[in-house]
Amino acid sequence: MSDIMTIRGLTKDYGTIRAVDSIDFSIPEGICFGLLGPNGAGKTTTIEMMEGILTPTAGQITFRGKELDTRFRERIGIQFQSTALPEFITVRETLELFSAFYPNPRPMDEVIRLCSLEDILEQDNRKLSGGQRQRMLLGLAIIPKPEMIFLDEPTTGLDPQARRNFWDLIQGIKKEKTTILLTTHYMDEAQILCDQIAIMDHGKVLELDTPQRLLAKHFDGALVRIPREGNSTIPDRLSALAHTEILDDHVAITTSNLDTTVKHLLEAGINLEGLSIHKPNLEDLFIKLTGSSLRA
Ligand SMILES: Nc1ncnc2c1ncn2[C@@H]1O[C@H](COP(=O)(O)OP(=O)(O)OP(=O)(O)O)[C@@H](O)[C@H]1O
Repeated sequence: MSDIMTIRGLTKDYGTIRAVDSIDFSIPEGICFGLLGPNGAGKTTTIEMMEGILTPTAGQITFRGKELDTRFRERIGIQFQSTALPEFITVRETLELFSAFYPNPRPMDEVIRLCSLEDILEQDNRKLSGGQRQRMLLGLAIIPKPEMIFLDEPTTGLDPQARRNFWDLIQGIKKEKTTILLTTHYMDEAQILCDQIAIMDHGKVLELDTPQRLLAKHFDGALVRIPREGNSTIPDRLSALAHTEILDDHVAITTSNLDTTVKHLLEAGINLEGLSIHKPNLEDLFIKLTGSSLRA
C-alpha cells in the first residue's frame, strides 16, 4: 500500500502560540486515518494545513509524492466543521448546485445512496437536524469523486444514534476506496472507524499506530480502576504483578493476573468501593498518555 499523503516537520505558529509542533506522519492509501485529541490539541490546524487552506510555518506536505499545488484541491473533498449552507433551497437543489461546479461530478443517485439522503431531498436546508446536516455536508464533500476526504469532527454534537448512522456512511465511503482523514474527540468512534490513529496533544503527536497495536503496547491484560481518594498507597507487592499509575481522580492498575491483584488489594485493606474492571480501550489509552480524559 503506497502512501497518499506525507507530512514532515509540520509546524504552525499563531503569533507566540505554537499550535502544531513539528509533527510527522504518512497516510497509506485507502485507509481511515484518525487524528485524535482534546480541544486545542492542534487537530484543526493540522487538517487545514493538509487541505492546503493554512500555510505552515515550517515543514513539508506531499500528496502522492508531490508538494501541494493548485490542482491538489480538485482531488480532495472537505467536510468543514461548520459550513454556511445556502438558505431557502432544498437538499436536492443544493446537491445540484454544487455538482454544477465540477466538470465530472459523481452521479447524483450515487451521492444520495452513499449518504442516505433519500428522505431529506425536498427539505429546506434551514430545517435540517444536526445529523441530517452532516449527511448532506458529507454528500457535498464526495461530489467531486475525491481520492481523499477530510472530515473535521463530523459527529461532534450529534446524538448517539445519529453518530452511529454517520459511522455507517463513513464505512460505505471507505469501501469505495476513498482515503479518509478524520478528526474526532470520540475514542469509540476512532476504535470503530480508524485503521490507524495519531493521538495529539499540545501540538505534538504522542502516539501513532493501529488501535490494536497501541492497546497491546500500552496494556497487558485487564484494567482495574479504583477511586484515588483513600487509595494513594498501593501495596508494594502489587508492583510485581501489575502496572500501577496514580492519575487525577483514580488509580489505574493494568494486570495480567486479575485474581491475585484483587486478592492483594483486599488483603491490603484498600477501599474497593467504586472499583471497575474492564478491557482497556482507546479512552483508557488517552487517559494514560495525557493524564486526563478527553476535554470534549
Ligand atoms: N486563528 C487562530 N489564532 C490564534 N490561535 C489559534 C487560532 N486557531 C487555533 N489557535 C490555537 O491553536 C491551538 C490549536 O487549535 P486547534 O483548533 O488546531 O485545535 P483542535 O485540536 O482542532 O481543537 P478543537 O477540538 O477544539 O477544534 C489552540 O491553542 C488554539 O487556541
